[in-house]
Amino acid sequence: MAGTPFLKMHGLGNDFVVLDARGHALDLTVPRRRAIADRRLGVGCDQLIVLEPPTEGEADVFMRIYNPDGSEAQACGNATRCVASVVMDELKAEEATIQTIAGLLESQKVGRGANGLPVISVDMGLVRMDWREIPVAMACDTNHMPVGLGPLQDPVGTNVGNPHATFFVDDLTSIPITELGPKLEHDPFFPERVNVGVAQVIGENKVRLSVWERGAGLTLACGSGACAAGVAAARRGLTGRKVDVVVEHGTLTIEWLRDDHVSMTGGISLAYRGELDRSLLS
Ligand SMILES: N[C@H](CCC[C@H](N)C(=O)O)C(=O)O
Repeated sequence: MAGTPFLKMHGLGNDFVVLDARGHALDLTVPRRRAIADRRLGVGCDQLIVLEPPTEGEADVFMRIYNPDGSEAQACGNATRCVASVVMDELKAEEATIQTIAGLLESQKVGRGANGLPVISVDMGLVRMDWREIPVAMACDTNHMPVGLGPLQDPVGTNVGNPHATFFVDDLTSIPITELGPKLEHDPFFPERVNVGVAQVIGENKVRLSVWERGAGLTLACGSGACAAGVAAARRGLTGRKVDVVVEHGTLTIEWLRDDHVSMTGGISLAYRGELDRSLLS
């Protein structure tokens, strides 16, 4: 009995199972979403991505984003590049518009990576910086938020469709992010929880970043987190408005545009094409 096909993709090591529900709806209950994303019980991924028919005329696809804990996220930068590449291949186009619950994202092919796959640039939309839009639980200057734990203090709050707190440190390797991340993720200061970014300026317009992701934990890369870190570094005057954000498996180029949108440019990878056994969706 045929299973459900999927693509196993990643953006700089932030990995995804991509399902296509455009031909037929998939009943992805929370337990099923968790099972697919589980690295022992299912396929395993940082986010489960589901392609659905767009509901806005100018969009080419609707991209739904689920964290491994089953929660739905408003943005996923690395997955957006992967999905954009899939759609551009289908349309034989150099650009694509991806619809998400946070809005429409314009993407374009800007080159080819060493792996032969496209390098994609995405306008991740308007950066929101008001405390109500992060959101946080009290009125504050989001460039210096009154929340922290141990060596992580005084973060910058940014919403890129999803909420981010970016902490700047002198030595990223000294931070126990797997210990501090979950506590900050669930701090009541963040009513919708938060993605916790830890950033170190390592050169002119260059930042190294590690992210404890909301609903996912420590990932190898976080596209929206890189957008948040790039904007935060510029807001703090630590870099210009165009920043290279370095992670273990590569670099994302982030630009805080004059219209307060933020763009992200980077590569993608296709690991394999697979098939979910029916039992995973039963
Ligand atoms: N965990 C995130 C969603 C995935 C973000 C990340 N994988 C990216 O590339 O932006 C959240 O709940 O907001």
